[in-house]
Amino acid sequence: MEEYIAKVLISREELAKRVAELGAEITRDYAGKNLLVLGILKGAVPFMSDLIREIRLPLAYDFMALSSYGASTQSSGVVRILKDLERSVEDVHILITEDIVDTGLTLNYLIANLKARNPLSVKVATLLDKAGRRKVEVSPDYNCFSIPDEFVVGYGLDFNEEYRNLPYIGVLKPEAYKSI
Ligand SMILES: O=P(O)(O)OC[C@H]1O[C@H](OP(=O)(O)OP(=O)(O)O)[C@H](O)[C@@H]1O
Ligand SMILES: Nc1nc2[nH]cnc2c(=O)[nH]1
Repeated sequence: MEEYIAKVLISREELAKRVAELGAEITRDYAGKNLLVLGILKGAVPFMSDLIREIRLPLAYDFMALSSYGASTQSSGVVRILKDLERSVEDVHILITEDIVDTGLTLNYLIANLKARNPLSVKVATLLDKAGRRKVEVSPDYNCFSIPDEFVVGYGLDFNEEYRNLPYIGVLKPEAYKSI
């Protein structure tokens, strides 16, 4: 797997340090609040799993799985819910966790969908932000790293479902794209 990594963009140590910082910030901001951390499958899993252990507060967590309606409709931002939350959210502050915000279309849809369920609040924590690629205006409340427009893998991010288990964020060699 690692033979196809051209360079490490964010090391394991940098990830751990930044996720711990973010956890401390969230701990301060949500003290005394009923917190639901929401993981968006599948990419957010490693980030969310590390982040919740840096949040020193009582919390619940749940997952949603989303899928865009395919390449042709992606730009419309229409998203299908493949797996929904287990319960109503009227009594909780929702913190969405994402691996990456790219065009912003997924989050734009998700935030509107969740707000319609009348939670106490909806905020977003992302591991990576590719702000240069936005198609809609959406900005995460918490961001670990802003990155340029480069395709990255690892720590939850995949290429063709592979590389999610790399402990760092890396950039693929061109050969990787030919290997499938
Ligand atoms: O800002 P956007 O352009 O909407 O892109 C961001 C979304 O795309 C990725 O999910 P993906 O559909 O690849 O699913 P995955 O998490 O299962 O890999 C990522 O996890 C975000 O949910
Ligand atoms: N794996 C992966 N998915 C993405 N979705 C949007 N940008 C990226 C990226 O750089 N890597």
